[in-house]
Amino acid sequence: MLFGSKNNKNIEQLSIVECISRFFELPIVSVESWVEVKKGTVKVTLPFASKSLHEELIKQIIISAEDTKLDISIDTQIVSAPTKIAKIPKVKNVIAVASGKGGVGKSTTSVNLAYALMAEGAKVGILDADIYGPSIPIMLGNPTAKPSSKDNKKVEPISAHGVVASSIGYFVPAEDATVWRGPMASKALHQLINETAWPELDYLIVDMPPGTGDIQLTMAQQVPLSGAVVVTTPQDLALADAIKGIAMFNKVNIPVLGLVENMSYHLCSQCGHKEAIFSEQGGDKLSEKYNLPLLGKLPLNIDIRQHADSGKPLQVSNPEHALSEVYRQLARQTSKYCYLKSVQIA
Ligand SMILES: Nc1ncnc2c1ncn2[C@@H]1O[C@H](COP(=O)(O)OP(=O)(O)OP(=O)(O)O)[C@@H](O)[C@H]1O
Repeated sequence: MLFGSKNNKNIEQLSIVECISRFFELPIVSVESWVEVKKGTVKVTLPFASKSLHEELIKQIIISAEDTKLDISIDTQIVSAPTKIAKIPKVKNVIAVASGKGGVGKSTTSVNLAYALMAEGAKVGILDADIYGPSIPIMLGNPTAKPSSKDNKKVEPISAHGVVASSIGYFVPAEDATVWRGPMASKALHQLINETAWPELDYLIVDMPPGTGDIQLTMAQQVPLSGAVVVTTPQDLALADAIKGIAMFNKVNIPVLGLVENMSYHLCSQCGHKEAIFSEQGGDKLSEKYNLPLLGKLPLNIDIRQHADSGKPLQVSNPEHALSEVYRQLARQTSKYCYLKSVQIA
């Protein structure tokens, strides 16, 4: 393939842009600025996390450019989405993981999403905003960890398997926080956000308290959110609460990036029989009705529960597990829609 003339270069550039546009199912205009072609080298800078797809993307670019000698590099520069309130220093994006109803798997989704984003090349932290029922320390396997401070002003977040986290659970016994009234919970959240020495992060995943009442609304307004992911199970009761969750974020103008249907079905580990314990298609219907992407569907699976409860989430303990790939897909989708919302083309 010749790069001598301007025309050839343009044709080459166009075919690469078209290839990336097809690959990520995005319009050509949004992809153009990511590609730089120069004398046989192609530099692609992606604005969202998708590390596990880079190898395949390189293959596709070579095929579409019909040039096996191209020197292709793919880099990731996560874009920081605009927010209504002042950003947390060094933190590009804050994503809330919320649910209208308790017990649908919001915390499990939060931690696996965090590790899956890390596996896709992002720097990630977790903020446990579930002041009344913090479960993140248990899920990260460090419930007895005690935070320390280097400068006596800010507290260092706790590290666990490559992500950093902060939770009220590291500061006070769980039973103490459960009796706090709204203002106290708000103050605690304010301190967790602003008095933690967060390192450079692409994403801070916030495990929100379940529900859609005043407390949750205040909290949603307290955090500089780039977007929210709403977790639901497929049955009508949970869906009705998920709708309230969507309405809550709409009310405070925080973009809902999409939905996660958790416990979609149960796959029997003995006989492989698939059973829709919590009904079927609820997430799909909700996604269609509210024009929101269904970012991922996770089955009710014993490995997810055992690993979350034992402090080493599936994504960390067994990245080769088929469901770890489902979480990585969820992470790629979440990152992509966070970017799309930030440039207002979704
Ligand atoms: N897909 C799944 N398969 C199997 N077990 C799951 C799944 N998702 C969550 N669980 C289990 O369900 C229980 C509740 O999950 P989790 O704590 O994540 O829910 P939650 O919505 O955050 O709850 P809360 O409302 O108390 O904050 C946990 O024991 C967890 O391990």
